[in-house]
Amino acid sequence: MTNEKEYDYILKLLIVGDSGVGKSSLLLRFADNDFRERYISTIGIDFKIRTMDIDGEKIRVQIWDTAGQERFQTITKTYYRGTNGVIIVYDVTDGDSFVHVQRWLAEIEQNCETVDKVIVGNKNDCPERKVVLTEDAQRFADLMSTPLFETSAKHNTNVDEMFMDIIRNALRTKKNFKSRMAASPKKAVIKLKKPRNERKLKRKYCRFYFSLIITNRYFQCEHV
Ligand SMILES: Nc1nc2c(ncn2[C@@H]2O[C@H](COP(=O)(O)OP(=O)(O)OP(=O)(O)O)[C@@H](O)[C@H]2O)c(=O)[nH]1
Repeated sequence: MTNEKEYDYILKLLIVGDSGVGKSSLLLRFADNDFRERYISTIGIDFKIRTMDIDGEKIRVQIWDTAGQERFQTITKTYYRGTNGVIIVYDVTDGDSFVHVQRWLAEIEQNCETVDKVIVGNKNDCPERKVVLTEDAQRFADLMSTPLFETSAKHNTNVDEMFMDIIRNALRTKKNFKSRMAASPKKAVIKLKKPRNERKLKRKYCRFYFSLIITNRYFQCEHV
């Protein structure tokens, strides 16, 4: 038995995105620094835990890897509860998976109140197959006020940077919430939710803008 505290904060992250975009591969790279060429589709949900030191504090991070396949959607939806951060992954070589980011964002909005997010364009290691342009993805991410990272789980590019960014942001949000709660519990609860109209308007505007850039480019390049 030890008196040493196991951790100062615990964070829960969720990885979502279409099937095959590389969610499990990103987690495997971050947690075990490994990569597998063979594709074994996730059944339901899987998770890994990493404990790390951030600015002298011990942070335990649970990272939940969801199955991208449609048939598991009802199960994976239940895992949004208590989530501090969501990683939304698309494949830069697959236009449809980028188009679907909008759908994942809507699902997050339906299931989470305050949550940090990051949009991730994975498989950024074969320029000749890349169809989702960085400029378009960046424009969309800016519009959604969400950071964007282009990664390669295969080549281990930007993977640690992406995970550390969402972990630091989620940690900051958790600490802010905790201190607001300590100062004024009622106020902190009220501040949780943005006014519905503002959320709706932003969503509407983003959908319109997104469909303009996407339908013009990605649906065409996917289906012509
Ligand atoms: N070139 C390349 N291939 C990758 C990369 N990441 C994953 N892959 C490959 O893409 C395939 C699917 O990867 P997974 O990590 O299983 O995808 P997933 O999103 O977890 O899939 P589901 O479990 O079905 O939701 C595998 O064959 C991987 O080897 C990457 O960064 N670059």
